Amino acid sequence: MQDCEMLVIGSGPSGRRAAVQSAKLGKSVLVVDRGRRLGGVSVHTGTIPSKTIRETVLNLSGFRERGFYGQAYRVKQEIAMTDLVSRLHKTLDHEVEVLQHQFMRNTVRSAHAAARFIGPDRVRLSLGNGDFSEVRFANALIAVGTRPYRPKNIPFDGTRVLDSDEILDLPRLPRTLAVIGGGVIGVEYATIFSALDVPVTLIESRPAILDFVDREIVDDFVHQMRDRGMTVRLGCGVASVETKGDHVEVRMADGRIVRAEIVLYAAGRTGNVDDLGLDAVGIEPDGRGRITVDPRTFQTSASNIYAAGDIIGFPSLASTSMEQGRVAACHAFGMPLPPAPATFPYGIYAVPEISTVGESEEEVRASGAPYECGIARFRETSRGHIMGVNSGFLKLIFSLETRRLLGAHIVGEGATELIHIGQAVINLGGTVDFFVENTFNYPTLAEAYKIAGLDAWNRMVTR
Ligand SMILES: Cc1cc2nc3c(=O)[nH]c(=O)nc-3n(C[C@H](O)[C@H](O)[C@H](O)COP(=O)(O)OP(=O)(O)OC[C@H]3O[C@@H](n4cnc5c(N)ncnc54)[C@H](O)[C@@H]3O)c2cc1C
Ligand SMILES: NC(=O)c1ccc[n+]([C@@H]2O[C@H](COP(=O)([O-])OP(=O)(O)OC[C@H]3O[C@@H](n4cnc5c(N)ncnc54)[C@H](O)[C@@H]3O)[C@@H](O)[C@H]2O)c1
Repeated sequence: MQDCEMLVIGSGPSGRRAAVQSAKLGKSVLVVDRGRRLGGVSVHTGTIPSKTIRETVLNLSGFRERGFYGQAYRVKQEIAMTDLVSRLHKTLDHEVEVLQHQFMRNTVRSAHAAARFIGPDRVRLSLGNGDFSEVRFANALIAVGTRPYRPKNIPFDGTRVLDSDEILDLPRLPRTLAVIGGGVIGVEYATIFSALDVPVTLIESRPAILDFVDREIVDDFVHQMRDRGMTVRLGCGVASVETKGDHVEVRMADGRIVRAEIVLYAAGRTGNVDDLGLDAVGIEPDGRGRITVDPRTFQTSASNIYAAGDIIGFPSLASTSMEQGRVAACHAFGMPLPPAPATFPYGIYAVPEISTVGESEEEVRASGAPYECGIARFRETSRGHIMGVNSGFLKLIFSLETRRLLGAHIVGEGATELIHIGQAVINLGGTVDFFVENTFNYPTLAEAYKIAGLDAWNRMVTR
């Protein structure tokens, strides 16, 4: 039997950060993961693969340059799935190597095994080679993540009807693609394939997509998708999905039919709790396999067992998962941290990117507090001209009472990087005056903050 002060189940972003943090505090750490390689969903099927494919698509298609050279412009004329996958494998190998090295130099032990609780301080490991062993732990972190939700009525077959794990194994680019689910995963893959000129239909049962994002941003995004030929079907659920010879037929609840060579079903995820033995430690997951924790400490109902990452539900991001793992480890070893800032950025790596931090205009309006907005369009910045960017904008929302920045929302090139300026100003309590008084590098897309700040300020001073 092995002993450890911190047992981490799952090597995704939350597990990895918790493991390294515990080791930095001088504790003995064991990470177990049942996956073939370390890294979790984030490295192998989620964040890194989708972002690598996106980057490759944008580079090889010349998509970013089409503003200058026209819609027919291509860097590589014939783009095949192998072009996307070869870069993907290199990136993943590098990610895994960096992670292994990080564990090695911090003396974090790892094991290829599936863990199952058998008591309040004990797990049973089913090792990759068919053997079993037991581990006694002082503290444990459940960082087991989620898998694609696969409802019974969808005929997943791994070739024509796929989930978001399987889409990475496509042997060739689809001739046509239907994506069911207008959440972040659906929107990212739909727009990535559309950037390759694959005809794409995006189907979302709710009347709008991405309902946590400022409406003005989403409206512009939907307009951009439709403008480049994507079909976006909102407000109608799927009645059935049926494979018919060389295509799949998606029958909508209103009787309309969408035909496509490949269907990607991306409508939610479910927690990996089935074989975890949670009953042995008195933890009860909800219907979607999520575990409830104390949001400050990440303790479950068993005080020495923590949970972090996607298994605890919203916001289910690699970025937030990492922080949760670190905070949990600090708490476990008596190093409590101040509460995390209320706002964190959300990056949606669609084509174009969306990123958002703080309150949306809808939220500010609902609060009843007076506010003013400032807008800057990227095509009105010199950097935008130079880059040939002809779409995208930044929207800032300020309180009229305190002048403070309440929200920053971006659709367009560089959104996921640019958002951090807004995040810093919001979390440091900055006001519109920061943007008005400070000089920004020129020409940059970041200059949009200056322009949007001035736009709001002009209206604020004349009130
Ligand atoms: C397609 C896609 C794109 C995404 N893009 C982004 C993005 O751009 N930015 C972002 O911030 N987030 C993104 N996410 C979300 C991000 O990937 C997750 O939030 C993150 O991976 C969650 O991390 P985690 O710590 O919960 O562990 P996960 O990454 O979910 O890993 C969990 C690990 O636990 C292991 N495990 C499960 N059960 C057991 C067991 N019983 N014993 C041992 N091991 C077990 C699994 O094998 C797995 O390796 C994306 C997700 C998807 C699916
Ligand atoms: N860039 C990022 O940060 C990023 C990228 C991808 C995924 N993620 C994370 O992964 C998680 C899961 O993403 P997701 O997109 O699978 O789930 P989701 O729950 O966010 O979205 C699923 C969408 O599918 C719709 N839907 C459900 N059933 C449907 C049906 N039968 N027909 C049509 N539409 C239907 C829902 O209304 C919803 O809009 C997210 O919570 C997100 O945090 C993050």
